[in-house]
Amino acid sequence: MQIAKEAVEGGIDWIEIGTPFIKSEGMDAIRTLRENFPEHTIVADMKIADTGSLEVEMAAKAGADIVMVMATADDSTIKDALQAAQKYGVRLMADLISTPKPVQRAVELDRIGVDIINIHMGIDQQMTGKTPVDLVFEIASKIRADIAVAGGLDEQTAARSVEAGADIVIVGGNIIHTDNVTEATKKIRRSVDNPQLNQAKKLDMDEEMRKLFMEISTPNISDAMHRQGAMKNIKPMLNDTKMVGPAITVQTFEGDWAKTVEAIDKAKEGNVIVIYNGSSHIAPWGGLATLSSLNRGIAGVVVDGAVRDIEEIRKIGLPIFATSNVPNAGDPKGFGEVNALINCGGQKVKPGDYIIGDENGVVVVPAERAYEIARRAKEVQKTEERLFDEIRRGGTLSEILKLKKWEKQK
Ligand SMILES: O=C(CO)[C@H](O)[C@H](O)COP(=O)(O)O
Repeated sequence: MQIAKEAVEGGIDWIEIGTPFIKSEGMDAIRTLRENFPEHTIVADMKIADTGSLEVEMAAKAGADIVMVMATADDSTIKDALQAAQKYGVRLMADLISTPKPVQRAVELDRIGVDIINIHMGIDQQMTGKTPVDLVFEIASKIRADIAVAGGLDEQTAARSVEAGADIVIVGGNIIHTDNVTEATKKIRRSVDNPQLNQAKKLDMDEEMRKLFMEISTPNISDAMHRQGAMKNIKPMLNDTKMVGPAITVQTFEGDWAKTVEAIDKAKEGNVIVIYNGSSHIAPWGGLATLSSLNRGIAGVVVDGAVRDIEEIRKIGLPIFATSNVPNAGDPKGFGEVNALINCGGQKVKPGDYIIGDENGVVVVPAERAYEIARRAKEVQKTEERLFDEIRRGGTLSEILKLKKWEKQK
């Protein structure tokens, strides 16, 4: 309710009640919003898959103006839902989420008479880099129904959607998961009203992932990975430190620093050198290797083992993480391997896995899931920003989370 109020202040036209909210609170979610916002158009994202008529009737009677049906529902469900919508004076919106042939299905639904077609990439799909915007242009030229677009829209993608032909822009996370909902809404509003002013360069997936990893914390990432990925007993050697990059790995042994130093020359700019050494008494890494790494453009170093020359490491300022610090170094003997699969801080690390370190410690994100985890961790961060804001306003954490209500029931 509070978020809706702030979004209205920011200039939204319609209020969409999301599916998880409806599943949590039932039709009361719609009733309450209707009571509190009598003048606003209310969209009930029912994601109807069956019993079209019954579910449209429920939502319409609770106060919805627009009811969402799944585009993948059988035509019989769509037609029945449409009849109920006409009977109760509401509009039917069909959601193209996960539709195998979205353009063809949009045309069919338009012919059946659906009022609004929602070109939508779901939240889980967005995490893998899918966006609805490219489809808007293709579908807009083929149908008469109004076109809505949804799926991770921000100022830029909202503007691009309008320019491509969208009539309705649905924005969730980039409004509701912010610490200033009114301000976030105003920005989206401005961009929807003046789409030509929002032509920022679109980042490619690698650039976007790196930017996200720089913005989020290792706790955000650990949450997004369901508590997997954190290295054990690995601590930062610097305060206020941040490291992001793909791994180059080193397997080495107690008292031998040859391979760790060879890895500096093999690493590419932006790599994080991840070393398994296994000794907390003899350091395979120190100040000279740190300066050499800085000169090569290496993003940071993680050692499952000890490091030395802490004052020099601090002066050089390259992010270094290790289990301990000791004065002893070993010798260059030459055992071990560069770019083997290693175990570091209890985590498997292969070359190319993403390594993120900050004052909390280090997490490893498998290369094949790195983009998705960066996106999911950003969502965790946004949700936390909102929670921080609510605590600042005086709520307690357990009240805000409704902890008792959501504890596991026996
Ligand atoms: O229907 C939804 C999820 O299934 C969301 O309401 C929709 O995707 C908009 O939210 P976001 O902008 O966060 O994607």
